[in-house]
Amino acid sequence: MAMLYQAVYRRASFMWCRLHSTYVRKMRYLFELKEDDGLCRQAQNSGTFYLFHNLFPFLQKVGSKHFASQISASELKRILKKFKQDEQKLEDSVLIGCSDECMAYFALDLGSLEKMDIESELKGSFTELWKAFFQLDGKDARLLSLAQALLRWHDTHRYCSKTGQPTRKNLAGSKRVCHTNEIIYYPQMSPVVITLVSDGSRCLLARQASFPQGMYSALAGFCDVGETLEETVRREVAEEVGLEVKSMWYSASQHWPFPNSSLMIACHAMVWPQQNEIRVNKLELEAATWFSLEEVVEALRREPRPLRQEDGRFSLWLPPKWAIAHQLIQEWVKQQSTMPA
Ligand SMILES: NC(=O)c1ccc[n+]([C@@H]2O[C@H](COP(=O)([O-])OP(=O)(O)OC[C@H]3O[C@@H](n4cnc5c(N)ncnc54)[C@H](O)[C@@H]3O)[C@@H](O)[C@H]2O)c1
Ligand SMILES: [Mg+2]
Repeated sequence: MAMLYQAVYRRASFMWCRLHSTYVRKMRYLFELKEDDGLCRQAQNSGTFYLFHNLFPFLQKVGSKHFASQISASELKRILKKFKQDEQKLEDSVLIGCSDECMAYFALDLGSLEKMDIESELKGSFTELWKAFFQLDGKDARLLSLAQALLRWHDTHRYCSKTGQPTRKNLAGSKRVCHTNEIIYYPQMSPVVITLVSDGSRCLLARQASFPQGMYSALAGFCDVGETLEETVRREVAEEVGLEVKSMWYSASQHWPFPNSSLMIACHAMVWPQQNEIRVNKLELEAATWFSLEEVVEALRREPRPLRQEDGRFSLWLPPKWAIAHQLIQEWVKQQSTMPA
């Protein structure tokens, strides 16, 4: 029966391949994997895995470049066997995407094994995501950020907050269920607005004390319960730098894994040029300053890392290319150069 089902499924998938765009086919396939544990189990046995150890992703290095390694299901089974683990451990993994050919990608945390044993077996290292983030390309960074967020959520939602009973994840990891009362829990992320404020000729960048030396970014803040995005933008700008927003518009969004899972919603905002005196909220920020177009253009040309000048101060540098703050800054630069003089 199972073989007949597989044959029918393969035939149906083949028809899908012929009839639909790659994107639609991938989204439909991922949807089915989330809904159907049997299908997801098959996908786990032929998919590839991104490994983690207590939420640190496994990376390999070629020259000075880091990349996220994909391990095949058969290689993973070999490793599990070598370290005396049950093959069933594959089912602890979470689905994080698929290739254009519908080969599923999973993430699995091997925190119960000895870290150094796996590192020497696979010739790489488990690295703190925050440190790895600046060295990875955009695609790897996106996948690892989603994977870490999902693994963290499962690790911290093992019990039902109403009954105290254990919850069980579906195979894909898109939800957990408390079987005592059938409450379903879905992975969560917090909405955050990130706003690049301009007074017409300059843009406002700020830094928290925890940022690396010299790095400035746009203003960011979590949405409060009950707020619209527009209200969060206005409140955060008022709270953090003491300015009143005149107008704002949405740009784009991005998933962000730090400190937990956030949906970064990026906006531009204008303040009145006559009322642009910054009053920094020192409980939130170390500094906030207006920067000219020239200063920002020069900083965009620099490598995203601390650079000490001769006078001992650090040069301005900006978040890396694939961070949404970088995109907002690039957009602002473009707007400035297309504005009438
Ligand atoms: N992707 C990017 O380009 C980029 C750039 C800058 C900041 N960020 C991210 O934006 C996020 C928010 O920025 P912020 O720290 O200035 O926010 P913030 O200004 O709202 O200040 C953080 C404080 O908000 C409170 N808070 C309210 N709801 C919270 C929640 N759901 N989770 C955690 N804290 C909550 C806490 O007291 C916390 O200390 C951070 O996670 C930061 O990493 C991303
Ligand atoms: Mg903030």
